[in-house]
Amino acid sequence: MVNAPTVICVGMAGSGKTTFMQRLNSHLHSKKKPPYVINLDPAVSKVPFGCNIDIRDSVKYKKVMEEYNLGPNGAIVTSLNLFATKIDQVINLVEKRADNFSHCIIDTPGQIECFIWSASGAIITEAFASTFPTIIAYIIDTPRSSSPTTFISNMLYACSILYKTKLPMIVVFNKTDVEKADFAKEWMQDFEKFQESLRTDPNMNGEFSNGSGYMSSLVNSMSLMLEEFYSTLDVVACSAYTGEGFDDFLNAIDKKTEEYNEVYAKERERIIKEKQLIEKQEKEKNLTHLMNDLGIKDHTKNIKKNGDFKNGENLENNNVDVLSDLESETEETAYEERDEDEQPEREYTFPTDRNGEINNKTDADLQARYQAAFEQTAKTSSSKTAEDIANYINRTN
Ligand SMILES: Nc1nc2c(ncn2[C@@H]2O[C@H](COP(=O)(O)OP(=O)(O)OP(=O)(O)O)[C@@H](O)[C@H]2O)c(=O)[nH]1
Repeated sequence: MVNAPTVICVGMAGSGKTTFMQRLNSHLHSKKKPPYVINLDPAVSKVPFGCNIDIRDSVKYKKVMEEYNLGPNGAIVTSLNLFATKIDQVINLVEKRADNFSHCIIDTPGQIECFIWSASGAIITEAFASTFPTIIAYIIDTPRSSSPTTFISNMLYACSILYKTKLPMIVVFNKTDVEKADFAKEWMQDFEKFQESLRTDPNMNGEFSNGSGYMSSLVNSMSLMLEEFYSTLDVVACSAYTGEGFDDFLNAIDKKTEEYNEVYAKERERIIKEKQLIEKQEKEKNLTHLMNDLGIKDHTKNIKKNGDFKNGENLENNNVDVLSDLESETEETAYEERDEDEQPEREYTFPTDRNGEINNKTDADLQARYQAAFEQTAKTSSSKTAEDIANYINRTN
């Protein structure tokens, strides 16, 4: 594991990720700790900072749109997919340069879901997390989160990202030059204060104060659930415009890097080992099924060190389980024979309209009615064939 932390900046569109990256880059340069910079937004027209790796050099977003006939978001996901196929090379490149930088910082597409919820986003994040201590910086537009309902939605999104990535997270309240983030910090520390703000929130239309309404109870229970989540977070207030709060952000990175090495790395190792064990057990199970199908009871005895089978041993064993046996066993339990007596009585759509039914009693009447109708038709018909048919029927009767 390389020691330089990787910071992946994510956030809602317009939260200020790119501006934040730009400021972080220049802040680190001013501290003589130049970062390694990666841009993963294929759709951006201009990147206001120098990049070491830029997705736009490998994938042409407009061409992807044209060639695959995609809309803007589909093209972002496809560009990321194409980039993810080369992630090994990217990691090798970054790893080679690891002695020359203190931090690796990554900008992601504005459409957060294109990165966080896509397979390629997960692959890229995983690839970095298995090589570097990786931290998620979730950027929030502070002035736009000053309403309790918007704030809670933003927090819920951050929470889902934390559970999806299972990586340490720093919540960054950006744009503090416009509005201070004290209200948000207070809400995260004091549930009573948050409830108080909900009560007076004009967006709630007094719903909360009279204790009714679906929104108020939803927001209430969500905020209770999020209390646990807040305890795992580091919160930083900063302004990408003025540079305020960036030292705090670097301190938070140091803290989270330690946390990553102590807690997350071990947890990740445990998860990976568990996954490998499950895969191994699955393989073993499939192998046992295969052996059973081949008629080899104890395959472990028949596997040589190089993995081959001893010639035909156990193959004559008559008492063998085959897949078909297994299937018939499961079939027995899966299907229960239907008891005809238990069938519900057939119901008629129109129980009173039973005239169309034929029963023995009316058979003769019906036959007579058919005959009369046919004769009438045959007589009125001018066709010779119809008359012939009528004669034939009369003869046979
Ligand atoms: N006042 C103020 N405005 C900011 C700050 N950071 C970013 N902005 C503005 O917010 C807007 C969006 O900033 P971007 O950096 O493009 O945001 P982004 O999240 O990268 O946007 P997308 O990638 O398009 O989703 C721009 O108009 C920025 O000038 C800040 O700290 N203070």
